[in-house]
Amino acid sequence: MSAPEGFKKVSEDAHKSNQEINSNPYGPNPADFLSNVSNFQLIESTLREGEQFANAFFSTEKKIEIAKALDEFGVDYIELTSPVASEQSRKDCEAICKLGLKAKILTHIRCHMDDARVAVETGVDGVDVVIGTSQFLRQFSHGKDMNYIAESAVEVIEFVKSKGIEIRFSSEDSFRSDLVDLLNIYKTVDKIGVNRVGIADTVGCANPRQVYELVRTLRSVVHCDIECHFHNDTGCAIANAYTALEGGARLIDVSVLGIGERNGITPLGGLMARMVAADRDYVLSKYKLHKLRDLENLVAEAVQVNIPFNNPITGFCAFTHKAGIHAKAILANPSTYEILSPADFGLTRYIHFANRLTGWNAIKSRVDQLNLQLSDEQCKEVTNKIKKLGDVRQLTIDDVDSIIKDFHADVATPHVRPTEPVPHVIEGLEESDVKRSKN
Ligand SMILES: CC(=O)SCCNC(=O)CCNC(=O)[C@H](O)C(C)(C)COP(=O)(O)OP(=O)(O)OC[C@H]1O[C@@H](n2cnc3c(N)ncnc32)[C@H](O)[C@@H]1OP(=O)(O)O
Ligand SMILES: O=C(O)CCC(=O)C(=O)O
Ligand SMILES: [Mg+2]
Repeated sequence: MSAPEGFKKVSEDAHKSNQEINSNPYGPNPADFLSNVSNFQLIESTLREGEQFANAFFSTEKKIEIAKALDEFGVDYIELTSPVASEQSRKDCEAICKLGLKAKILTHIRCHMDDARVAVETGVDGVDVVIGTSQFLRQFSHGKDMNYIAESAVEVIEFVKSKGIEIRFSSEDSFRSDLVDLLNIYKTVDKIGVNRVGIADTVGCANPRQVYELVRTLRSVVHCDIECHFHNDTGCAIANAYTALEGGARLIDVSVLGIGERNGITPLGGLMARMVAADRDYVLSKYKLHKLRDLENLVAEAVQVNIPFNNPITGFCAFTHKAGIHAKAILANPSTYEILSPADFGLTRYIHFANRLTGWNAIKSRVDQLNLQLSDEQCKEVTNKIKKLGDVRQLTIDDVDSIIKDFHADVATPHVRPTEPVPHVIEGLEESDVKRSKN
């Protein structure tokens, strides 16, 4: 998506690097002893959780295209819809397994042998098993007690392990589950040996502090890796994911644009933004961030949504600076008002100068870009003219450029005022500005 009218691209080489501020801007992390902030992995679930998004229907070809794009981005795992969901879901799973992608392919099943038998025949590298452990889900979803859950978990896990592929066991609705029940089931599955256990905030009720506490507690109970899955019902999905990593989780479930059940889960792009701010070198060494925008466009088009204006990184104004105070500082050093560098994502920074909040420093920079010569005092004068027109209506770049060019012409050659009165005069504006404002 290109920048809207009225925006000016600021050349990268006109500014100092802002890399230094991106390498741990807040100093040492107090939770570094547990943290996996610099050692995390992504379970990319656009083709599983994302298929549960209301608008999603992925043809086989589209799934393959998305899987390849995710692989090129560098995700560690790609999670696919359960092969028991439908005949085509199973075939699609098999087809994606045959692509020979670098990412490991997982499928996601209920904690049931019927599902497990089908899953292990698809060619996946691993199986993600889930079962609800909260009282709500035990009563109204599957109706099983914790003893039954433990027995079926052991059976399914041992079966999947016997096939030599990865196995993850997750509790659904973990944050509304009884802590003793949770720790007991995790201990049980960890003892028989799983690659990962998962915590899922299925209803999006958790806050970062609760996440940190649960992950930390679990970290002290199991030996295997911890994976986390956060729904975004209360807008905490990125913060919860980050806090989970700080608490010792290693893997985070994400989907492109966060698509999933209801309003979805931790978005890939938003998590990347958070992680680049925390450990830029690690993220850049693993993931091809400049592919993010194309990946989001691919999925947005597939599920027929627009990329939100305020999306981290790829929202159309994510790297656009408007107010004069910001623009001046950005022109001196982008790190003043940017924690992320657009260049890391193959994107461009803009200064929005065609508005009444602009300042003379931004306008001077535009004057320079137009290869015109004006003194600082003259730039201030022309900025006032721009602001006056900006008080009347929304401006375009052309408006501003015309004002600058007319002003420049006036100061370069003596100005001759017309003798006839103009029909409307806006105080402080030249006649030429008034004419333009009426067009
Ligand atoms: C929080 C999550 O996102 S979990 C993942 C959700 N993913 C999916 O649901 C995948 C798509 N789902 C489907 O295609 C279907 O729901 C199927 C094929 C899985 C099951 O379909 P159906 O047999 O028609 O059952 P239905 O969907 O109505 O109900 C779910 C069934 O699974 C059982 N169940 C639910 N969760 C679990 C679980 N984690 N482990 C074992 N059984 C479970 C329920 O008890 C219910 O069984 P029932 O036959 O006794 O009613
Ligand atoms: O398998 C998991 O860990 C998560 C399942 C899920 O989508 C959820 O609980 O919201
Ligand atoms: Mg979910």
